[in-house]
Amino acid sequence: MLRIGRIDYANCTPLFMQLEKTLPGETTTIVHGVPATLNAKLANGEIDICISSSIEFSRHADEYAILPGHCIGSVGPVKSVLFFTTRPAEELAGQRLLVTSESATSVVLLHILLAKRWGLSDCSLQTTSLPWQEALQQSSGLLLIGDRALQAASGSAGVYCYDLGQEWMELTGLPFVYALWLINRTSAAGKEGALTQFSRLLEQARERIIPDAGLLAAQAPEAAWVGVQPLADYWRNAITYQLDEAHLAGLECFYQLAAELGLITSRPQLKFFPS
Ligand SMILES: C=C(O[C@@H]1C=C(C(=O)O)C=C[C@H]1O)C(=O)O
Repeated sequence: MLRIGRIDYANCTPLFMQLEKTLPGETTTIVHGVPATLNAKLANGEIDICISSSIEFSRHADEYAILPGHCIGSVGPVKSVLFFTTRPAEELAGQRLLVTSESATSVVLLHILLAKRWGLSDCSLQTTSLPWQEALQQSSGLLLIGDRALQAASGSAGVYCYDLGQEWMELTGLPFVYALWLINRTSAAGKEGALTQFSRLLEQARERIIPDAGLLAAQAPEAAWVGVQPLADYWRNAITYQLDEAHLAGLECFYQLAAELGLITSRPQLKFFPS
């Protein structure tokens, strides 16, 4: 049985709407969750492959392999990784800021942007699960990702909202990679055939996202609260699904800056399935 982790965010929906139809039900099982819980399940071998926070590869580089060609990324604005603040970011010196407990990568990205883009090295970050309105009464900054970010964006008049994909692009000129398909090489040992088949089906699903975005959005559960057209636009114009050379350069730069700031022990060497 190949155990596959699925992040329950709108950015993964167009892939899984298709995979649910094509994956062989008798030999695959899908495990749902938010990034932080799925990251932990991949690390302890409860699942074999997962669309996981990109920073996780650097924390388990000896145990994981990356499925080549796929990611959740953005070239500029991503729309669903948002830093809400009650004052301009440059004025947050010394503040205790709140971050969603669902994320791993975007918290590291926020650390980098605080230091390198806004010149702030003395902020502290603390996780929260509070609704965003309450969180912003307790702190002058809150990081949200995924569906909670999309939902807060539509009701957040009166606060500053920084799109971290856009801020990263302005800092580095590169795309950003939030998530990678990571394989736990120990738990997936002996499942290479199933992984190769999964990789083919994932590629087919990815290739249909842009041409079929409107059709997929009309059937997606998230259309009820995002709207069909905005959901199709999000998949077509904000999220990027292909790990190409420019995205790999963005990923390497992310690991480099994270290592320089001591947020990870060292910049990992990328290792890809099936080697
Ligand atoms: C683009 C997004 O990136 C997500 C951010 C993640 C993280 O911060 O660890 C993990 C998976 C991605 O799906 C999003 O939240 O919509």
